[in-house]
Amino acid sequence: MTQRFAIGPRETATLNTSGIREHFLIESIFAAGEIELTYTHYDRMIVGGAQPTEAAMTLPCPESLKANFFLERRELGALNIGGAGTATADSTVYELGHEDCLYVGMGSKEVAFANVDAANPAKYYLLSAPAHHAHPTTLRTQAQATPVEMGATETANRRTIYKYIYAKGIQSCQLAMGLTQLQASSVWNTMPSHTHDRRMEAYLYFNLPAGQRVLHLLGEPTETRPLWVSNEQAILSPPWSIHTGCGTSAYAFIWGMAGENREYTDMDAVPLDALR
Ligand SMILES: O=C(O)C(=O)C[C@H](O)C(=O)CO
Ligand SMILES: [Zn+2]
Repeated sequence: MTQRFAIGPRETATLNTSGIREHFLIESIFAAGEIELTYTHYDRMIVGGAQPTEAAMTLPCPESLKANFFLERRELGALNIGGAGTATADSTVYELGHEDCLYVGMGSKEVAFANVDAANPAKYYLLSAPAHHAHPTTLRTQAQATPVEMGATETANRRTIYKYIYAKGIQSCQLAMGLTQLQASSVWNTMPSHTHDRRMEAYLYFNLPAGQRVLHLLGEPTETRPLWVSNEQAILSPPWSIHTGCGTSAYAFIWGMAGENREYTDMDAVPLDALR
C-alpha cells in the first residue's frame, strides 16, 4: 500500500505540474490480478482497485494498518465498473453487476473479489474509511441508486448522479459513495463547483473513450490548478479544494467522501465569478 500525506493550500500553491500530480493523482488503480491500495492522510481514506483474473482475490491487511484484518476498524465501499462479478464477505456471496456497489461493514474478517467470466473481468473500485460501528453489509444496484438529473445541455454539464452510500442510502459511519455519468455532448462535471471543508473527496474517472482526457481542476477557489487525467485514474481532493473537471468527451466518475457527515447536499457552492 502506497501512502500520500495531506498537504495544505499554501504548499499546494507552490507546486509545479509534477508536484501537483505527485500529491493529487493516482495513476494506477486497476492491474489484472492485483489489489492496488493508496493510503491517504485526508480523513485516512484508502483508495484502490481490485481486478481479479481466474482466481478470487482476498483483500489483504497491509502491515501499516497495524490491524488483525483490513476491516477491523474500517468500512469499505466496492463499486464494480467492469463485467459481472461476485464479492464475498465472511462467506456470504453478493453478485455485483456493472455499476453495482457493495458496502462492507466494520468487523468483516474476510473479503474476496471474483469474476463471473474472466474474459470480461469485474473491476472493483475500493474506498475505505475508519469506522466505529458495524453497519450491515449491503448491496445496492445501479437501478436502486436513485438517479437524479442535473445540469443542462446548453451549459455542457448535463449529467445523472447515482447515490449509493450516503445519509439517505446505504448506512455507513462516514463513507459516502456514488457515480456520475455525463450525458453525450456534456463535458463539465461539478459545475458550479464547490468545496466542503468537512469532507475530503476522491474521484475515479472512467468510461473515457481511447485517447480522450479530463482536465481536472483543484485548489482553493481563488488559486486553482489544472491536472490532466486519463481513463481509470483517480484524483484526491483535500477538504479545502474544489473538484471539478472538463472532458474532451463525455465520461463518468465515481465520487467518494469521508469526514464529518454523509449529507450529499452539504456543499459550499463557489460562484463562477469567484474562481481564479
Ligand atoms: O457532477 C457533480 O456535480 C458531482 O458528481 C459532484 C460530486 O458528487 C461531489 O462533489 C459531491 O460532493
Ligand atoms: Zn464534492
